[in-house]
Amino acid sequence: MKFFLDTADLKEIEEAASWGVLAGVTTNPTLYSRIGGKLSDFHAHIKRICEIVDGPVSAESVAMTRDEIVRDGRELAAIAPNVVVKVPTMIEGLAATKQLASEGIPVNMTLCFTVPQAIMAARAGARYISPFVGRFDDISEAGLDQLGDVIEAIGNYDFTDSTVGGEQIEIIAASVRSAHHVAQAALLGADIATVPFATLKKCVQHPLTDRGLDAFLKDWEKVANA
Ligand SMILES: O=P(O)(O)OC[C@H]1O[C@](O)(CO)[C@@H](O)[C@@H]1O
Repeated sequence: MKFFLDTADLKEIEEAASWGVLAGVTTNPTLYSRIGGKLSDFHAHIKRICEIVDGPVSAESVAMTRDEIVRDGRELAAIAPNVVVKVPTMIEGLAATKQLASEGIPVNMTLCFTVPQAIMAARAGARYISPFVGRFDDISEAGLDQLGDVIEAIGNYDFTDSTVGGEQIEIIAASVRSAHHVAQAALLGADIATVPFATLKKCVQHPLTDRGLDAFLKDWEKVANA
């Protein structure tokens, strides 16, 4: 499983990229607004992220009709070769995805919650599909079970004929809120987990690692003073 960072914060992206584990970034309108982003700077900001990250960078269209989404998608894709256009899973989004995919523009279908939505996204030509985990948990449904169902269903078919350039569709576990979500996403076989910075940090931490490190350092002091 690959790690994407789920943020629009350049400092977080630079820091995570320096760890050597970052394979891509996903942004969304909420994440951009959280860093105080302005509409007029949006394209420049995505360009900056694309320069930092050696991998796909998802930038979301907020348009609601197929024509507008396609227009947005073309503009976003022109920012950098590693831009992936994020499109909501809805009828207009499917139609736009079909068009963008036919032009060789990779699409990440977002706000995907169910198996039928995921299969339709794949049929329309999505290169990435983002089933949400945490938002199911928020409404007391098992987000990880839903993720598992999507992975299993997509795995039942060969969608390479419908994605950009005949590439393999990748499932991005999205709306990930904890290291437990990350672990389970990997066990379920998600291709990618897109993870907020704080959660990514938690993924490398464990109290037994800290305790073991303390003990090693104390014992090494004894060696140094012997
Ligand atoms: O439910 P949350 O934590 O807001 O996460 C929303 C998810 O939607 C996405 O836009 C899907 O890619 C991600 O940025 C994020 O993982």
